[in-house]
Amino acid sequence: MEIVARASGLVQGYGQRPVIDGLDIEISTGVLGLLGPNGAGKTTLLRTLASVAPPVAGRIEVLGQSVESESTARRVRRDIGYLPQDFGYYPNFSVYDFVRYCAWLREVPKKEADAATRHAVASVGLEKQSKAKMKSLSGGMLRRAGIATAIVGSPKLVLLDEPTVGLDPAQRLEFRGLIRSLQDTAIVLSTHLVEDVAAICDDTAVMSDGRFLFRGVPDELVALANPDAPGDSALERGYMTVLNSNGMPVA
Ligand SMILES: Nc1ncnc2c1ncn2[C@@H]1O[C@H](COP(=O)(O)OP(=O)(O)OP(=O)(O)O)[C@@H](O)[C@H]1O
Repeated sequence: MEIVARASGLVQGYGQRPVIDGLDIEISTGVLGLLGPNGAGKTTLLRTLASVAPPVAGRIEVLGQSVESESTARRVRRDIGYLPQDFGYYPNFSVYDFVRYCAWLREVPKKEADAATRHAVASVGLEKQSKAKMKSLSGGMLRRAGIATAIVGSPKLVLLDEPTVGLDPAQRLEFRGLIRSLQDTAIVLSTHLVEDVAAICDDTAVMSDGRFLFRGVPDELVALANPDAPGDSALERGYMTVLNSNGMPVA
């Protein structure tokens, strides 16, 4: 597994209040599931790694290049795909045009952009809707179009903020298949669904109050499960055990 991105001493916040205060993270190829309660700082971390918001302090590297400042971030932005939780779109754009536009924003080279767009649209199973207007899509299709914008041009780092929200069970299964098919990519996926982590993640981080309480493979989280902890599966009990660890990192 290749390390695609790393951050050290990361500080991020809004106004005077730090939300993340001195976080270290290494992200390798494979799928990292970022779990944590509301307000844990998952979105803040993903936005910062995506270079949407420069960190207050600390160092971020993607593919060995530092991305703290706007000028340096531009060099690697092509290699970062980001799907925000509530992504904005132009309602009158077709699916194809919207994904193509996102390829352009990420500076996918012009001669590759059409093929990359077709590939991304096909990967999320929206070929038939390629000419449909974004405003005509169902919630699940819209989310798939969003995922296409994050993977167009095959970025090495893909950051997905709650990508399975609004998907029905069949669409969630399709989504998992899609994620598994992305080879040689480092994917960070924030979710509230422990079953998503069980199904597709190679690595897990549990975040609370802007820091990691746990980082390891899902089986290690299972091994930590207190049998009396709430949860319908061993992984859920492991997650709840870690969350109830009084804020003390347990792994
Ligand atoms: N734009 C903002 N201005 C001020 N505070 C913010 C802003 N965005 C987030 N916060 C605060 O930062 C903290 C972390 O929020 P963040 O959205 O990163 O958490 P999260 O783990 O993604 O939560 P959720 O699971 O609800 O999406 C919260 O206390 C939140 O209220």
